[in-house]
Amino acid sequence: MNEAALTLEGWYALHDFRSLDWTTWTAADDEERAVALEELHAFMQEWGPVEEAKEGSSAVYSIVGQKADFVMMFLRESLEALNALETAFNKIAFAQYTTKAYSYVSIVELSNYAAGGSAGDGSDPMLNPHVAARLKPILPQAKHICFYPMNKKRELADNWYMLDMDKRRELMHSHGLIGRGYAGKVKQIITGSVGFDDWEWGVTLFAEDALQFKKLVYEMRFDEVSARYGEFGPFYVGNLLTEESFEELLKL
Ligand code: VOV
Repeated sequence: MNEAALTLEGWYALHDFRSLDWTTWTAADDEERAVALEELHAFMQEWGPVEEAKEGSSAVYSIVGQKADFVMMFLRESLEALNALETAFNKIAFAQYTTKAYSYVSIVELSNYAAGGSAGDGSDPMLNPHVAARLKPILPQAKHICFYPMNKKRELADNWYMLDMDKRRELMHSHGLIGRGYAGKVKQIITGSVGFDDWEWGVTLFAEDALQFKKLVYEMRFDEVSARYGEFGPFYVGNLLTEESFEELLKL
């Protein structure tokens, strides 16, 4: 049997995409809208203490284009915690003015391709602060987000899962070099979703300059891992929402 890469997992992730139902929102009266906004405010106010307790991180972005109107990205310690969050959102009055657009369930993942293939020295990797910070990342609240799911191909001629470990490590090394060229411009969070959702990974990118998403993703298309083995789902791109800018967006 071919050798699987060893993976380390951190926080569970939910990307919860919603659309606004402008018909019901505009038809509601001022009082109903005020209640909805108040409950949205209370819902979002709970995110800060969770982050301070290092039990997760949250962010909300508007989505440009018609695939969705906004995404709430949640990182939490368990699937139960994510489930509780989506249910809590569904119960607030504001949710009645939204529809579900898309969602993605995954878990923050690091593989050992970059670690020279060693399984480590037996010590708890979470004791390494660099590893811990990558597995339990605080979402950077950058101006822009880009999310898409992806697979590695399993076709007869091009099957990622049939490549031996050395070849995969070599290819991932090249991938990492391109990525490193974007240090300080794009932050990536790779989440694994085999067994959780319809694709194998979720790719979440954050940047102050949205153009850097295009530059990075385009450059990677020429790299063998992406050119030969990458298969990509729908792309979602958007802009950071704060509580204030979210209210502004909803103002009539
Ligand atoms: C922003 C830059 C950036 C950087 C620095 C970077 C580096 C690295 C390293 C060093 C490693 C391996 C170790 C680990 O950390 O797991 C990875 C891993 C991974 N990547 Fe990556 N990646 C980036 C960015 C980046 C992008 C933009 C994409 C999407 C690809 C594209 O064509 O659209 C991607 C995908 C992945 C995936 C799916 C994995 C897991 C593959 C697996 O088989 O396990 N990634 N990635």
